[in-house]
Amino acid sequence: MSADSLKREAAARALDFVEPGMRLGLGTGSTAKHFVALLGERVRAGLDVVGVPTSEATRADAEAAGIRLATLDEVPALDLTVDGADEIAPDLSAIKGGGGALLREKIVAAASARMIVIADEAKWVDTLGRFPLPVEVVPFGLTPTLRAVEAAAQAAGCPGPARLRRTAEGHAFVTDGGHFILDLALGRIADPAGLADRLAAVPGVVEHGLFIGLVRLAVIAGASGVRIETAPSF
Ligand SMILES: O=C(CO)[C@H](O)[C@H](O)COP(=O)(O)O
Repeated sequence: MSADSLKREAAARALDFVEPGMRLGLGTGSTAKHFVALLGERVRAGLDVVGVPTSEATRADAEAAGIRLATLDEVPALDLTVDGADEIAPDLSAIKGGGGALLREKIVAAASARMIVIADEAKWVDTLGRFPLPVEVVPFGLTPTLRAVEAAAQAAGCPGPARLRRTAEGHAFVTDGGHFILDLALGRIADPAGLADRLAAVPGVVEHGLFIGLVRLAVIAGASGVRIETAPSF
């Protein structure tokens, strides 16, 4: 089965957690895109939910699917967010931001009572870090911020180079919030919480892609089927 089929299976299973009247955070990326499309089918069949998108791309998809949308200012507390991930570990800590939407994704997740991650089996890892960690930074002072981000990783025991994310045309990738992204190649993050604290303390860092203590349940689709991984208190 292709990775894309697995992503769709995970997205379909996550629909079981959606109830009428829910206020939903809608994630970003190819797996979340399947969820939005499948949710749209339910909405067109009569399901009443309201969604808060985590990116302009998801906003467009959700609008096209007929899902009623709101902003976090209109609906500040959400019941559930369903989103993809780049990596997820057994304690349900995760790396996100491969699609560049980590800032809005984290704000929406933090405003949600529960967050579900949907992913294909390849995203399930013993230890986070093989996927380069996205760090969203303001364009002003990029070079000292990049150096400080590398120093923070070194101090956290996982040194690695930070690279400015670029588009296929070679321009700096710009997020929906007008920021840049540094991708931090670490290999193995032994202490994600320690690294998160150090990155958050760097002036110029807007947000990082470590999601710690936010994910309550993961739907993982693999060749042998779909399984549910839970964190305590889901
Ligand atoms: O964090 C994200 C976007 O910022 C995505 O959820 C993550 O990159 C996974 O994407 P995909 O579902 O396409 O594999």
